[in-house]
Amino acid sequence: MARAIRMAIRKRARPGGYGSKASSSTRRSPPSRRRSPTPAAPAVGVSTSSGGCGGPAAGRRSLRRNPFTARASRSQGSQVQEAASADVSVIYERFVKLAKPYWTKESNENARQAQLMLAGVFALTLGCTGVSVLFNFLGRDFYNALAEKNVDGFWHQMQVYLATIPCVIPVFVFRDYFSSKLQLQWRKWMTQNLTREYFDKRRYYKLQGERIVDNPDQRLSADVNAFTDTALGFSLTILNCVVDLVSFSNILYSIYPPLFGVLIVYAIGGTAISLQIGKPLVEINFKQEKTEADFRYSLIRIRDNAESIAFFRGERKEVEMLDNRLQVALDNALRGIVKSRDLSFFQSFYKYIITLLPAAVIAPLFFRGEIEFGVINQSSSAFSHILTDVSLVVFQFESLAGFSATIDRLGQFVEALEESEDHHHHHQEMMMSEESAPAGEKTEEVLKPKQVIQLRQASDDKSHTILSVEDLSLQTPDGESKLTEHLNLSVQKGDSLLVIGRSGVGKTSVLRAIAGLWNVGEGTVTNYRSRTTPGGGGEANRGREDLDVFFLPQRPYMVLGTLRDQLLYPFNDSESASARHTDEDLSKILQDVLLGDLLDRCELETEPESESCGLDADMDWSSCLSLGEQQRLAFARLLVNKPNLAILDESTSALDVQSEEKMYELLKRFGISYLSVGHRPTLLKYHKQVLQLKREGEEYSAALMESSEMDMETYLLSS
Ligand SMILES: Nc1ncnc2c1ncn2[C@@H]1O[C@H](COP(=O)(O)OP(=O)(O)OP(=O)(O)O)[C@@H](O)[C@H]1O
Repeated sequence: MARAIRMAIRKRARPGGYGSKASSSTRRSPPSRRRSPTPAAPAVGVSTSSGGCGGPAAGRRSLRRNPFTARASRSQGSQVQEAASADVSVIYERFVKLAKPYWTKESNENARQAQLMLAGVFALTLGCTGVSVLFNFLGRDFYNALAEKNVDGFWHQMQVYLATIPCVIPVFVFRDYFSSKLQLQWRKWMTQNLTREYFDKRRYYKLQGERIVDNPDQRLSADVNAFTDTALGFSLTILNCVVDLVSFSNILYSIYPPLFGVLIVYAIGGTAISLQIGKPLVEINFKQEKTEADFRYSLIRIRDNAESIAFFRGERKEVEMLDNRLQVALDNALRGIVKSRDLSFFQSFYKYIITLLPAAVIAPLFFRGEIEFGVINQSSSAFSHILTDVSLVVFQFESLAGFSATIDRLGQFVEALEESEDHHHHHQEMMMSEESAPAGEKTEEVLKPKQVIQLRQASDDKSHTILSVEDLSLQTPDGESKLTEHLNLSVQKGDSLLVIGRSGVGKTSVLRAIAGLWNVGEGTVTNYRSRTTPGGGGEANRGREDLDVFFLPQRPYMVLGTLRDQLLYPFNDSESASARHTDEDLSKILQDVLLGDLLDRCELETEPESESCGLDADMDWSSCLSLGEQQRLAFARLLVNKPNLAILDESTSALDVQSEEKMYELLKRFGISYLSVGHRPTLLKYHKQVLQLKREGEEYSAALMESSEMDMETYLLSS
């Protein structure tokens, strides 16, 4: 064999690693956007019932709500810093960055429609304020008639009031209906866009590996939902506040100007004090999110590892660990409740202490006969509206603190995606596109060629090479450890290469570098694309380019879905995939991998009562198949995809010797070249060549030999 696999041994200084960023986590309380659709009833004297934007009623809701019990976050929590960013300019920048794309045509083709809907919601919000003003005047006339003992006037006002209600209710209801609908559309758009970004260029793997942000799943689900809901809610609240303020300031100012001035000074002072008292809530919200995430994640891990825990009889330890995590979450929640209590004290004093002021100031004017009785109620109501408008921060402090944390979390996520894009320029992005590059081998410069492994794709060369690895010096992603030095290898059509070496020597890591998952180091990996795409050609094969090489990882991955989905993955959603593979083909492959009996399995569906069987059976395959069966199913998937080269990472470790032999026979029958990683001596006979990776201290080496020359016994004893 002329193909040489060489590995020079050379010592190198350890390079600096990529720093990993920790991020913050939080939870928020939604704003009190939705107000009661019922117009405020006329109230005597010191009424506080008709709040402005959010209203004292909304303030009450904020006070009542316990932000520390409502939402737990899904998935792993971990790299979470203990404090939130409270820098207003950073929060504002992040807010604009997150909110703007949906409303601009450049990024959203339906932006016009969204803008129109928003305009409609704004108009309805203005309508709601109009209704409040109308009821303010109705209330005045009603009480005037009552005070004057004007029976006819009283009944007339009653009729007007009753007649008005059905006319105004639709305004409130449709405002809420359309704003909810708009929020849903915004959420859908934003989630889908972020999800695509997240999956694009394998960013999900990078973010997970480098732990740049915690809980991306939670950010994509709960945080986007909270962001769109709160952003829309607050913008309506602010609009409402401004209009409300203008309308009611006029009323109050015309009745008694000094009262208006006192109110403004009072609100400014109140805002400053509540900021001071409530400030720690921002950080507590962050921490709460993380601790809830940790607790929830431990529960998910127990579900995923139920069998192992049961075998270990690890229940006590698990309960203890859950108790600990719960305790951390509850301790923090308690801190939040204490802070909320302090804030509530202040908010309540703030709200109630001033409610008597308009009556106290206006009543003497009434006693002197300068104003009518109804004006007392009118001024109290106007006063209450304005108080709520100018006290937005006081009454909504908890919501605002939560919202700023949401903005931080999503902003960090988007920034992490962008950062991952930059890293990507150092590797995968630098893979050249076959369309744009000249014929034959194509390449592209990387930004820092000395630190990054180049991935290239090239057209099939005459020597039928499928994969070549040149001068590969690989490091772990953190740059802390070296794994290979100047490794060279190539795989050609019909080859079968077994990579062996002690546990932890870096076998799987070499496969990661070949797949482009790890790119820290030097060297070049070239994948030679065959001219005839495997499994047929034409439109149906678009998007299959990457599958010239197919990886079977150490742990089989069972997707959620039917048996057919397992086999067609990763093209299970594509119609063309189903068109290429008939049910007969798939059943035949299942029988080949000794899984024909799976076709007899049925899943009982409760609604409607029916059964789905065979390829349509939808089960939790990872828990209802043995590990060996899952490995065979992974082989079936490989045969369905029929790549040029299969890279198998201990993919038969759970199989009996006969089944293992059958799997390798099938690879040969399907004409698939393969590179395996494994420890089992039985693997030797299925491979023509063996590559042994070694590390002794800082010395790295690799030895290539024909499998017939390999002394497995000596190897096993030495390792
Ligand atoms: N994400 C990571 N970051 C840093 N180091 C890692 C990471 N993943 C693995 N390593 C380290 O890289 C080294 C090589 O790991 P690798 O999985 O390639 O070993 P292996 O030879 O395949 O081992 P085994 O035969 O036990 O599967 C190990 O020392 C491991 O601890």
